[in-house]
Order: sequence, then structure tokens, then C-alpha cells
Amino acid sequence: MNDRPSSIVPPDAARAERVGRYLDTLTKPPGSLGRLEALAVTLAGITGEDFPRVTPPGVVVFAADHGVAEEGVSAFPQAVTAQMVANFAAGGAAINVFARRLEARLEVVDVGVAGELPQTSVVHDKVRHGTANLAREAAMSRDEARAALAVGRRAAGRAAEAGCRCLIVGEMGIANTTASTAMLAALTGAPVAELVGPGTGVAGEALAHKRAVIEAALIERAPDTADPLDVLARLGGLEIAAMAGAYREAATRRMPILVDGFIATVAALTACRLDPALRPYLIFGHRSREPGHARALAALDAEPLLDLDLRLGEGTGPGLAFPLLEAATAMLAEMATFAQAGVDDRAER
Ligand SMILES: O=C(O)c1ccc[n+]([C@@H]2O[C@H](COP(=O)([O-])O)[C@@H](O)[C@H]2O)c1
Ligand SMILES: Cc1cc2nc[nH]c2cc1C
Repeated sequence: MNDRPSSIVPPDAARAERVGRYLDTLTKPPGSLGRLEALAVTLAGITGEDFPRVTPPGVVVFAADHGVAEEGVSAFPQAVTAQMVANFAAGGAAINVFARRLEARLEVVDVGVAGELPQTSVVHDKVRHGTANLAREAAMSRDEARAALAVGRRAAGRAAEAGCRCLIVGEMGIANTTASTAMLAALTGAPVAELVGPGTGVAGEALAHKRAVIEAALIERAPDTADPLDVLARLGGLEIAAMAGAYREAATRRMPILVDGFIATVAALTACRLDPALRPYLIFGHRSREPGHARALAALDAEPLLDLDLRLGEGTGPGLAFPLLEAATAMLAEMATFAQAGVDDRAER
């Protein structure tokens, strides 16, 4: 647990309740817009506004490399992390496409890519050139984990200062499903066999090898499972730490946070273990195909908005779910009440 008091205030429960009552005055049978109504209530509580605004959204993609890639745990080579950062910078990745449709502010942050990146449109906030191989030694030191958390806090702070009203957090890091699976096993006690999955597409013997690498690392790194920073440092990733830091900063600023898939949810679980006050600020964008995601969501008692068989990362699930948040706020702000529209409500019948 965190040794400092939380900087996150609880959502405004009284306002959320008032908005819930107001929803029942709008021209629809009470509750008939289902989870969209729950979303509107949640957003009112988070923002402290009767008519919350979520536009423009800010998308931050954290990129970092993983030493454990040398164990052959990914279907793609480590160089793809830097190559995809170049693709993000050029505007050609899936998240670029979705962010443009949302008119989102998009920032790509190098928190730990191996090698130097030339792109000027990328925020260079590198803590180290990729983690160490967690199969052989701790992925990083506690100080490096803290530094990566701070990278995330700064990025969320920039999004807020730029006027963003909702934070979408994505990641890019070859082999980060190995780190995330190891962290999730440590944080929940679930067997690796239940959590491990294909990531970018490993199958058959390669998947059995990935499982064995993670199981051995859990024994050899022996993290203190009650200490989330220890789990992060020994088994985690720089982008995973940065995501956790970004969530915390956004919650401190009362911004709703849309969480992506497997890696993003493991980062969210880590951040909630560091500070449980974060949890009400998290809205889960989608259920990933990665098998461990179900367990990570269950650990957070989370029900995601979409289930589209995605397993990409980058913030793409939230990029697709964001229009639901917009619809929830527009419904609240623009629908007529029974009185305004001259529609009989049940009480008058
Ligand atoms: O978000 C997810 O649920 C997700 C599931 C599987 C893979 N990914 C992405 O794929 C990469 C990690 O896969 P791997 O096989 O290299 O560990 C990393 O860049 C993630 O963004 C993402
Ligand atoms: C091509 C590619 C794109 C990605 N985006 C997020 N993770 C990724 C992994 C790969 C391999």
C-alpha cells in the first residue's frame, strides 16, 4: 500500500444521486437507457458536474521495451516497438485513426524504448532503454519504477492542462503481455496457466514456453505480493508503470479515465493497489481477447463497455468506446423532460 495519504477525492455521491433523479424526468421509461444512464451518473460523480463534459478526450500512448523479449515470448521482434512508435508519429496506426475520428489530443511518450528515437513529435521521457530481462533479474529498480510512474503523471497533467476532459491511456511494448501476466499472477495469486495467452500471436510450443518463463520468473524474482511497487519493479514494465501514474494523476484532477485491454487493466489493478481511491474514476472500455483480461477485470469488479474481440492495445478499445461516453453526456444535456415535451409521465396517467 501507499505510505502517503491519497490525493484523490471520492466522487461526488450527492451530485451523482441528483443526476440519477433528473434522468428519471427525461422522456423515456425510467432506466430504459440502461448502462448509458449508469454512465451518465458515474460521469457526474467523477467530474462533480450536473452536465459533465468529456470532450475533447486526451489519448496518451506509452511505449517501452522489455528485456524478456529475448526469451522468445512474443510473435514479433523487439524492434517492432520502435517501429510502431514511428508509425504512431506518422499517423498510420489504428489509434491514430480512431483518435482523429474523436478529434482527440494524441501524445506518444517514450518512457523506455530501447535505442534512441528520432521523432520530434514523440515526447522523450525515457527512464531507461527498456527493462532488464525479468527471467534473469529484476525488470527495474524501485526508483526506476517510481520515475516511470512520474512520467505517467506528467503526461496526464499535460493532457489536463491542454483542456482534455477524459483520459484514454494506451501502450505499445513487445513482450509486455509476459510482464503483465507475471504481475497479474503475483497480484491475484491466480495460476499462470489460467492467465497466459497469445499476446501478439504465440501459440503451441511457444505458448507453453512463455508460460514456463513466467512461472520460473515468479519463483526466482519472488516479489512481495503485498507491495505493488515491488511487483512492478521486479516483473513489470516502464509503460505499465507510466500508465499507473497517468491514471492516478487524472483521478486527482477528477478526469474520467477509459481503460484499454489486458496490459492497461493490469496497470489499473497495480495503481488501485497503490491507491484504492482511484477505482471509481476508472471506466473500462472493452473486454480483450487475451485470456487473463477476464481475471484482471474480476479483480477490479469491472464490467467493460464493449466486447469486440480486440487484442491490439494502443488505447484502441477506449477509442471505440468513447462515443458511448459522449452519448451519455449528450443524453443528459439535450433530452427533453416530460414537462418540457408535454409527454405524460406515469404518475399523471
Ligand atoms: O490490450 C490488449 O489486451 C493486448 C493483448 C495482446 C497484445 N497487445 C499488444 O501487443 C503487444 C504485446 O504482445 P506480446 O505478444 O509482444 O507480449 C503490446 O504492444 C500490446 O499493446 C495488447
Ligand atoms: C504491429 C503491432 C502493432 C501493435 N500495437 C500495439 N501492439 C502492437 C504489436 C504489434 C506487433
